[in-house]
Amino acid sequence: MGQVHVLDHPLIQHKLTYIRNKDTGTKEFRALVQEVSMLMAYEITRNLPLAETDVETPVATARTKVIAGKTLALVPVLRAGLGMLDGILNLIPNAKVGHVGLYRDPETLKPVEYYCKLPPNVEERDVIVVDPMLATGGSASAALTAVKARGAKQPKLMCLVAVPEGIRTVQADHEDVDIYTAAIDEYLNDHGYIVPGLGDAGDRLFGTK
Ligand SMILES: O=P(O)(O)OC[C@H]1O[C@H](OP(=O)(O)OP(=O)(O)O)[C@H](O)[C@@H]1O
Ligand SMILES: O=c1cc[nH]c(=O)[nH]1
Ligand SMILES: [Mg+2]
Repeated sequence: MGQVHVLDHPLIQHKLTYIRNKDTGTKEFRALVQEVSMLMAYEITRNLPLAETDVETPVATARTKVIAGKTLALVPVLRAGLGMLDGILNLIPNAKVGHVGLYRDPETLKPVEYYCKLPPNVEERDVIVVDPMLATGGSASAALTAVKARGAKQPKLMCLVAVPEGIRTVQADHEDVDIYTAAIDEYLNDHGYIVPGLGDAGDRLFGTK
């Protein structure tokens, strides 16, 4: 069974409070989501494997370390996952980026896939699927299925706010996947929105409501 990590760094929790606030406007919301995403990426990459290398300093040869293997792949789930991408890229600028396009049908709450494009050699990369909201879990589970179908091995899932129902769905469908979230909220309302949550992440990021 994959693990669930709640990233409780004080800066993440502080910024998430302002992200949740209904009076936070689009510009500030976007900036805060990026800042939190960068901080979360710092935590998620803590255990990346390292390889030894030599570097010539102005003084001598240093035996030192670099991240091993192929650069990792970030896979934001369109649209709202895009809001987290630049924050992570600030920290890992050479990451490859794939995209999975999904929207949640407002009636059935089931995900509808409309796009998928991943970097080459995805089977050799650490893959992080990125979506701020883990609600019913249908979208995250479908995104994980899509990246695995194209070769990704044991991808990670990064979100801002999850609910227990969504976590259960992902764990049932993908027992190898570790979930990283800044918060686990209470429940889903009748429209499938996370309570208390932060509202509609895509609409708040892109000003579409
Ligand atoms: O866990 P679920 O119940 O599947 O819900 C979560 C999904 O809902 C939101 O996307 P939405 O469908 O609103 O599309 P958007 O990102 O394009 O706004 C969110 O970004 C997730 O992808
Ligand atoms: O609370 C929710 C649930 C799904 N998608 C969102 O953007 N917000
Ligand atoms: Mg979505």
